[in-house]
Amino acid sequence: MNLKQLVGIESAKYIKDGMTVGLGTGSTAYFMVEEIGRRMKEEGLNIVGVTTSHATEEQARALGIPLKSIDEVDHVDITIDGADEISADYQGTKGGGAALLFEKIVATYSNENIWIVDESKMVEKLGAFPLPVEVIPYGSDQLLRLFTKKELNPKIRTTADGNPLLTDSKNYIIDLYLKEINDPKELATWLDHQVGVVEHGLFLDITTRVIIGTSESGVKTIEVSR
Ligand SMILES: O=C[C@H](O)[C@H](O)[C@H](O)COP(=O)(O)O
Repeated sequence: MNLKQLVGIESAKYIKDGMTVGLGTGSTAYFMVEEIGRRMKEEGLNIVGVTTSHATEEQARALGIPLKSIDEVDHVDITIDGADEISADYQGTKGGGAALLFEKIVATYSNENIWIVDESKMVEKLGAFPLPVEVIPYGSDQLLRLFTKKELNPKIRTTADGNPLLTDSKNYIIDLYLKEINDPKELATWLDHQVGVVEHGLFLDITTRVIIGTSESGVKTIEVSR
């Protein structure tokens, strides 16, 4: 079993009957969603899912997981999602798969946020992985210029045919190639205030539990007090 599968299956153990569960996006969250499907079928687990992307919605529907939109639920009991990087103080970056906007909305309304990663995602400081910023297409060249002026090394994310990639909300992604983020809170606040920025991939003070797959000792679970 690979490490992503290992943590995906482990994380599903926190899901109890009757819960509303935020279903993350990506190659790690994929295994958690599959495990929920298996538990529903084999153990009669009964939950409602709130998806964080069209891709996860498609997977969940195929497995027969009952779904509600984020606006139809009062709150989400637990959200399980992957991450691109997690720092030593358990701040994270997400959006490598361009799903950051819905992921952050669902995470915001969740009582618990579990992140599932293989050990390669654990870093001292954030920033080696490009930081995604979701922007509306109108005025996006101006934002690119602004980010360049601020020495944030921006690059618009494109598809294989060279066109800008469109998110589920039909926005663009600008990736910032920063190498190291010294003050994630300062950068997050600055990005939050730029016109045309819809959301960014800095997920700060959000996770409550991190489940790490390690090749040496299997699963390692860390409770994060907030
Ligand atoms: O936009 C994508 C999400 O934030 C993913 O959860 C993140 O990129 C991690 O994905 P993966 O588990 O495939 O590395």
